[in-house]
Amino acid sequence: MENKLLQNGRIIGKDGEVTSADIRIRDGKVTEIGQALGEAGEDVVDLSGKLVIPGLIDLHIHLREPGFEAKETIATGSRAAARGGYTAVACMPNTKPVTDSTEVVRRIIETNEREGCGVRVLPIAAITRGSKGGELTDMSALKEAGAAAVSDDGVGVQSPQMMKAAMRLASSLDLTVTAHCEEEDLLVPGACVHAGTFAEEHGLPGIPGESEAIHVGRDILLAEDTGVHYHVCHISAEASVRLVREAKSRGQRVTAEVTPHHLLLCEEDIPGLDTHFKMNPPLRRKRDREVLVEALKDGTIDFIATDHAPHTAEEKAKGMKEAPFGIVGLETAFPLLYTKLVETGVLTLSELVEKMTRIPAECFGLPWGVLEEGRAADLAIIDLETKRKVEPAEFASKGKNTPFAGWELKGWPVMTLVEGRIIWQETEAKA
Ligand SMILES: NC(=O)N[C@@H](CC(=O)O)C(=O)O
Ligand SMILES: [Zn+2]
Ligand SMILES: [Zn+2]
Repeated sequence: MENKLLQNGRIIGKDGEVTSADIRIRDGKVTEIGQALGEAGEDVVDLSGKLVIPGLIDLHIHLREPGFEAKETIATGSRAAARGGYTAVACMPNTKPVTDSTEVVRRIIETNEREGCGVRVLPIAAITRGSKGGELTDMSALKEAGAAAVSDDGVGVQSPQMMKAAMRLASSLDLTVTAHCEEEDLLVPGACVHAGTFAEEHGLPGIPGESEAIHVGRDILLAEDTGVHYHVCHISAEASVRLVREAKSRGQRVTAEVTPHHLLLCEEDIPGLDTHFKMNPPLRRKRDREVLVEALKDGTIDFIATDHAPHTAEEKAKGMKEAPFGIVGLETAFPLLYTKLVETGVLTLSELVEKMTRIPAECFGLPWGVLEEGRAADLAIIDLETKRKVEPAEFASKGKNTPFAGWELKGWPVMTLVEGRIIWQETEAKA
């Protein structure tokens, strides 16, 4: 097991102030945090003033394995996660086959143990068989095999009857239902962007905000007397936020996540017919974006998840209507949010870090996400000074599909540790 002494780091204190500190790691755990700690036979790592935070936690990503290895594999996706400062990720079940059996859950865990770079990978299992909405999965067996939650992400569960049954079952097993909210009856064929100004200008069929909000509202009602922990995936519409806020004010066990792209972009930012701006849910109105930022700040939206959704360049070249939905996110999330929300004074550094570490961990009952004595030494080391451009060609992910190429950002991760072991480290010479 790992023994290390991390020297000259900077940590965020309980009051949010950044102070210098050394961190001692014994047997993969943080055992001491303090000033000028003496070395006692450990490997000494000089952090030369870099920020040390708990490893980031992303509870909504797509690793594509099994079945879509041209888009991403557990090896490349976990490497992308480590490069982004993530130490734990939860992967959605829209693989081939769908993660609706214990075999696939086990296979993901075993593949990660064998081929992953050391990031913790938590499989999310399907709610319904094949995510087809017709028949519930064996959630009890799936949980036993290691599923961290259930979701039919990629599609919404269309039948309220099915969703209610899923919630009852998930509740009895203490499994979180993490829902892709989309009412298909409100969709038109070929809908590819928000039903708003961009769609109108370009004569494209649009996806209305209500197709999301109607599921959020429906599910909140359905969840009410089941006691289930109901979680809203990639929340994007003002009305959805309003519904979550109302449910929380009544004390219902509802949580929500938001992506970096929905916090930073809206339909007005789509430069033209560029499929790197096509994702589900779509970039919505400026007003929606502003509401999401506010709701994240005030806690209505609990945490940030990237919805990392890699696709091949060939698939993304098919044009707005035909190309698949989705953009990558793991390798840009922290620098994007640090530069655009913390440096601009919208969130404090401490708020941003909590919404990417402690809060997601607590929402899903995971033991990570806090830097304190006694916890696993899952850490991200961040350089808050160096400015660098987003270079998709340098991504560890197979997916280069980002709308943020060329953005000049600060807050880049330089080292990631899981249980005290360095699983990734920036090696390039610094400019
Ligand atoms: N978000 C996306 O645009 N795409 C996701 C599916 C999903 O998260 O619903 C994908 O699997 O590609
Ligand atoms: Zn989804
Ligand atoms: Zn997703």
